[in-house]
Amino acid sequence: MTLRNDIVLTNITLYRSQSEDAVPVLKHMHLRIAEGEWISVVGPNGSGKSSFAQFIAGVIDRASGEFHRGFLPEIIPYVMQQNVFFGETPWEDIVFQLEMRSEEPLAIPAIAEQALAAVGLGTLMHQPLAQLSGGQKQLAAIAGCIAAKAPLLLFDEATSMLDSSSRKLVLEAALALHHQGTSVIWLTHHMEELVVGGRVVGLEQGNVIFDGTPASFFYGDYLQGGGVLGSGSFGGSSLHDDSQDDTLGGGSLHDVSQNCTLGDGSLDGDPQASLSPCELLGFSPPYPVQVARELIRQGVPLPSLPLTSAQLAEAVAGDG
Ligand SMILES: Nc1ncnc2c1ncn2[C@@H]1O[C@H](COP(=O)(O)OP(=O)(O)OP(=O)(O)O)[C@@H](O)[C@H]1O
Repeated sequence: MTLRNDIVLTNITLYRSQSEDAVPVLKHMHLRIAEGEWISVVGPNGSGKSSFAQFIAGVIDRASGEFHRGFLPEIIPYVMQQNVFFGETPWEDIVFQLEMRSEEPLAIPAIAEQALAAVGLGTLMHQPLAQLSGGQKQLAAIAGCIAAKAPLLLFDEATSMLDSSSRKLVLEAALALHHQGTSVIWLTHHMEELVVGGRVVGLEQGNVIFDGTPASFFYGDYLQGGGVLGSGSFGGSSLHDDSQDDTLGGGSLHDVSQNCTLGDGSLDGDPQASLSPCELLGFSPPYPVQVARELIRQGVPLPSLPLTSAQLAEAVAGDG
């Protein structure tokens, strides 16, 4: 199905340099992003995650292929590891941004106040940014995104320099926006963050080598009970989800995790026999996934594929 409002990348090859022998940083990328999705983009260092985000944001555009902007706004709020602020305080920064966007002057104070309160910075809004923690600065940047009322937010390893409690705050603020309908593209190295959204896109050397659910990303061939993961090649072609569009060319493998049933004797229980897409990209699955896989390997039937410790506890208790 082709929806006009979707963002669609068709055969995008992207270069960061103009030189004739430049190597593309994205290669023949096919991707469709529907409004309201949360897409986690993962891959090793240098795989092209930031280049992808910067292409979507319009920061780099030396590309061949077709780019249908769909619901992309003109200015896309972009939260990075270290953000540039234009004000001395969170309040000043947001007010400045709103003024730059020609927001109605009388409406600005209320918009800024609401946005800062939404991320829990209500009491710190007039504190100098220089005195805020890394997590609080990220929250200030997210408040700017809220104030922008943009339909899409880009997070480029926004939590990578934060401790776990600050990471949680930032993730929760982004999730709250997502639950109100905002689309999110979330670039990360943290495997546990992938469970937040419904879709993971895996990049390796500029190629999309995985596009599917977190469960299929972490469990791979363990899903054989319900489907076909592992029946084709991993590198080079794209694993993609049936729920995607009809233009994702080249993919031969389908994400079938939704249909999976475990404990029916049809699983390949040897973890060495087949690495999951997560491991093939060089990452370790989150601990609850590792435990579940070990249980399966030991022949313990699980009614579902847990991604979090709470889900693992449910699965082990038999009600997952
Ligand atoms: N400003 C730049 N100029 C030229 N090449 C660049 C630039 N930034 C990145 N690259 C190259 O583009 C390729 C993709 O890099 P990119 O930063 O998009 O990957 P990444 O997956 O985000 O990496 P990381 O996880 O380390 O941030 C790499 O080969 C990198 O060397």
